[in-house]
Amino acid sequence: MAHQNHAYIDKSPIAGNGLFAGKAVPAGESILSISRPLIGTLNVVHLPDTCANCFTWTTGSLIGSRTYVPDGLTVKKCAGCQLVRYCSKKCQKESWKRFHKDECELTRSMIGKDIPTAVRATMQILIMRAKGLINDETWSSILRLESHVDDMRATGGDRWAEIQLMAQGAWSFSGTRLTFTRDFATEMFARILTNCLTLVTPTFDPIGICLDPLAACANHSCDPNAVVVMDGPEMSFRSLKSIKKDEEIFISYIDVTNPHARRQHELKQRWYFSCTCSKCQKGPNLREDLFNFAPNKLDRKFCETADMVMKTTSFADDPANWVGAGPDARRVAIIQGMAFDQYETSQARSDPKEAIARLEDGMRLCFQSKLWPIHRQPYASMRHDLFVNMISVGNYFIAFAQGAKTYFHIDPILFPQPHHPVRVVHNWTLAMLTLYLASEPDAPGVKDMVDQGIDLGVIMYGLLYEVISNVSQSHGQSSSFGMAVRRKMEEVSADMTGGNRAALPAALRGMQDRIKDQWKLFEQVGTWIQY
Ligand SMILES: C[S@@+](CC[C@H](N)C(=O)[O-])C[C@H]1O[C@@H](n2cnc3c(N)ncnc32)[C@H](O)[C@@H]1O
Repeated sequence: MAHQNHAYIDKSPIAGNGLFAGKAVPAGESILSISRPLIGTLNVVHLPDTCANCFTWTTGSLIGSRTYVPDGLTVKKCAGCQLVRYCSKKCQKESWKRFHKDECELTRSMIGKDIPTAVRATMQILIMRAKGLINDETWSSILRLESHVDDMRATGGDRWAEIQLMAQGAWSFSGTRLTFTRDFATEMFARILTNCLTLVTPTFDPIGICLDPLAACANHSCDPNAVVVMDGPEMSFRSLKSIKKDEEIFISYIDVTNPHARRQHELKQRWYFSCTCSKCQKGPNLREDLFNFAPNKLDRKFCETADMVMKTTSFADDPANWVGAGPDARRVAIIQGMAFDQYETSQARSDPKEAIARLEDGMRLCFQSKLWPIHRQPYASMRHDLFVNMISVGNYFIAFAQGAKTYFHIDPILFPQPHHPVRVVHNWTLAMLTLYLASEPDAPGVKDMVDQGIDLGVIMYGLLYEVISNVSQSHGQSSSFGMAVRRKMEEVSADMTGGNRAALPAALRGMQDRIKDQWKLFEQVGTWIQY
């Protein structure tokens, strides 16, 4: 748990403890880097394809998420537990020494059981402490973290019953019944739920959860000044804006591009607080909330749909969908509920074709009701997920056209900083898709684009140039993602010059003007599709 640290913990004026900047940091720099969180637990679906030590995901899309993973890398099962896998002997040895020797046998009993990630993370922390692998100082810092166990108990109902059941499972499976009480294990499980961050790849694909006592002190804002970026096991807090010395560091726990009511609801449900950040103080009146017109202007056909759906769903009464009081606002809340429902259902589908069907239904609803500006959620997120799923099924032209819409009309609004890591990763995937299309003249749609004067090579170069200009701020110069971007740029440059470096200045002459001309055509591609 080595820390490269320009951050410290102190009492927060907002809530309990918080994380503060130990020095002034300009936008796009690392404030805190943790070489490995105390606990990192892979989701069950990622146990077969991700290294349990360095968290390298080996089966992501070749367009985008896997481009920084060494060619041909695979993971092999631990011969003992047959559950976790490693990408190398080195990773296996490191993991064994650090912790796996103490959990291997216990882990074996979990084969074939779909044990939730938070339960396995709780087991890990209980085993590590029981075996003396967490020292007293770190243990105290974990125990100081907010657990909200009393709030969870007070909520009662099925949710509390489920929490108790899961905690009981972690307690029993960890073999620590003689070391800790059942109540202690329940509180630890609650603490995991409250303090875990999502374990992600450098391209923000979620692969598990992690807990680190220092990182867990960061409070939330819907207008955060920092973002967590991961590079294998390394976790960095990077500034989105300039941060003054002793200013509190805020990250986002949720998707802050969502409307006000949905953000508040999610934070209340999972973290038991009402957000009072500068954005939330302005109420449901910001860009995230605004529809194209007032609820009383909703098209008659959609009023009828809403009235029908009202009979069988509780969308109108769900606080996350709240739009306003009165029958017109309730109808719009229902249409919004339907759109979020399609989006959430699509995310639960592992088959990309099924996900696409849901996303298209949801997007059609947003488009045909005319309520949604292009950047409003969940329309914007559905478009991005459609882009990703279209790549999965090999429908590259539709993905490219959707990517163009996101690039021009959505990301600059939702992620205003050009170095926002999510925006940089979106641009990278689009660049890699363009590179692929440029090499496939017979792929559907490519000939039409060429006929319209589109030069995919120039568009790809422009996108890659944008990524490389921002990657040291978004991910860090020496991150594996940053290095992959630079390697790709070198490959592309070598292709342009037949490997003759000296010819590069000539090859790039006039490139900026060509990019400028191509950008108009590129933007047009987004209009080739209906929604
Ligand atoms: C991951 S912890 C953050 C550290 C926490 N302040 C502590 O002292 O342990 C998450 C909890 O902090 C509190 N919290 C975080 N951000 C907050 C905010 N913007 N307003 C109010 N409470 C917040 C909530 O209780 C939330 O469940």
